[in-house]
Amino acid sequence: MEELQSVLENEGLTVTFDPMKGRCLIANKDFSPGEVILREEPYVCAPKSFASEAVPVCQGCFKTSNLKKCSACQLVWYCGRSCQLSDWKMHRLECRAISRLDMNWRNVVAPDICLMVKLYLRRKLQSDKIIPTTATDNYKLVESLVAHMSSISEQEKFLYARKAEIVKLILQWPDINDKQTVENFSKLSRNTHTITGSQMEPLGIGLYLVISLINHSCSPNTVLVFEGKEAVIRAVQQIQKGDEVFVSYIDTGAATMSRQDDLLKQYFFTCTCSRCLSHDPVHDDIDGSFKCMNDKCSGVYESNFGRWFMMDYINLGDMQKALEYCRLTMPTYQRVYAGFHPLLGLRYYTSAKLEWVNGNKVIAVDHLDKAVDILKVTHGTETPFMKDLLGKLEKARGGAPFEF
Ligand SMILES: C[S@@+](CC[C@H](N)C(=O)[O-])C[C@H]1O[C@@H](n2cnc3c(N)ncnc32)[C@H](O)[C@@H]1O
Repeated sequence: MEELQSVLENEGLTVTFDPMKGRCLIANKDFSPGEVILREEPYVCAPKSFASEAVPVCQGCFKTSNLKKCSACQLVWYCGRSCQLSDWKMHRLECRAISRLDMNWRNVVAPDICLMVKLYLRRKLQSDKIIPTTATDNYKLVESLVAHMSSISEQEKFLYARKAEIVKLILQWPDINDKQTVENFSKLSRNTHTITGSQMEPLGIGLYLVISLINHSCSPNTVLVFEGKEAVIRAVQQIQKGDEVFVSYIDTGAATMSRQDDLLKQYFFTCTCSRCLSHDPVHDDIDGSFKCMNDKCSGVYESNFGRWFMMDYINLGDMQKALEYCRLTMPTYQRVYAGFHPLLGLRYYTSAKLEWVNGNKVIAVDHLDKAVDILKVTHGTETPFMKDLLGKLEKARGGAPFEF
């Protein structure tokens, strides 16, 4: 812990302890919106799913195009030799373990099981000194993660016990302690993050040992985005020296009761952030605010249950109808994702594209401008996605012909 403290202090951060929240990450200096607070590679990570219909992801860099399968296990993908080589020490063991499974079984290994297998493989590789350990990259930090064993239900323990059997079957290490694996599954559930692409599409899951120190707020002062599988925490509000660093574990657009419910069920705490305490009804309820404005209609414009009419119409190629739905949902996005929120920035970007293809060039440029203003803070300016976006804005402003 002392070693970790001294590494973090160099980054302008410190770890403290709060009786209610446990460990907390505190800023030791001021951070402005858009400034990177932390960058971290995962201790272990796994693509979203190995199922054959899932979009394949490079296990080295999380790219999704021009991939080739590992010819031995037929399950893991790489974009090229350099990613394959960088993952080789881990994949050599993983490949051998997975290849023992029948092909039908291999395709259904869930990401959290895959993560657990890798957790044990990495522990072994580090204890055998095949992979080096550092203050921020060692199994001792996994041991200190919260598991909430006394709070989880018998049903959840039973589920983890079944998963522990599968881990044992894959690794075939007789000395694996089932009780510890059950506890580790609970740790994964409280501490892993969904790895997303530049447009916030889920690509996989990862365990980030320093980022796991960050507590939750429904009105967070930072945002978590990913560059490949590297996690980046950026300030989205002015953070003063001494302030706690917060990130959101859940969709901040959800209603207070639904947010509190989700946090209690998965993370075992009642949130006391300013939004939860004020229970601000104006800010509340993304679902309710997507209801059709016609009192006699029970329809919604967009719902959390996969009915995104705007996306449906984009996929059907009906851009006029897609724009109609985009315009209907925009006020809700502006309200529930106010400030520097990636989802608002991305919605402005989609709106700009739809306005552009429908011939409304002035609104399109204005919305592209708004998208860039937000995404520059949440995503920085150096990723290929942001460079492309900035290039488009420059061309659109100059009236040059370009494709969205
Ligand atoms: C990812 S960990 C965060 C770091 C944690 N405090 C620790 O000591 O390792 C998530 C856990 O931290 C605690 N936590 C996070 N945010 C909190 C908050 N706003 N209020 C109370 N507890 C919180 C909960 O116990 C939660 O399950």
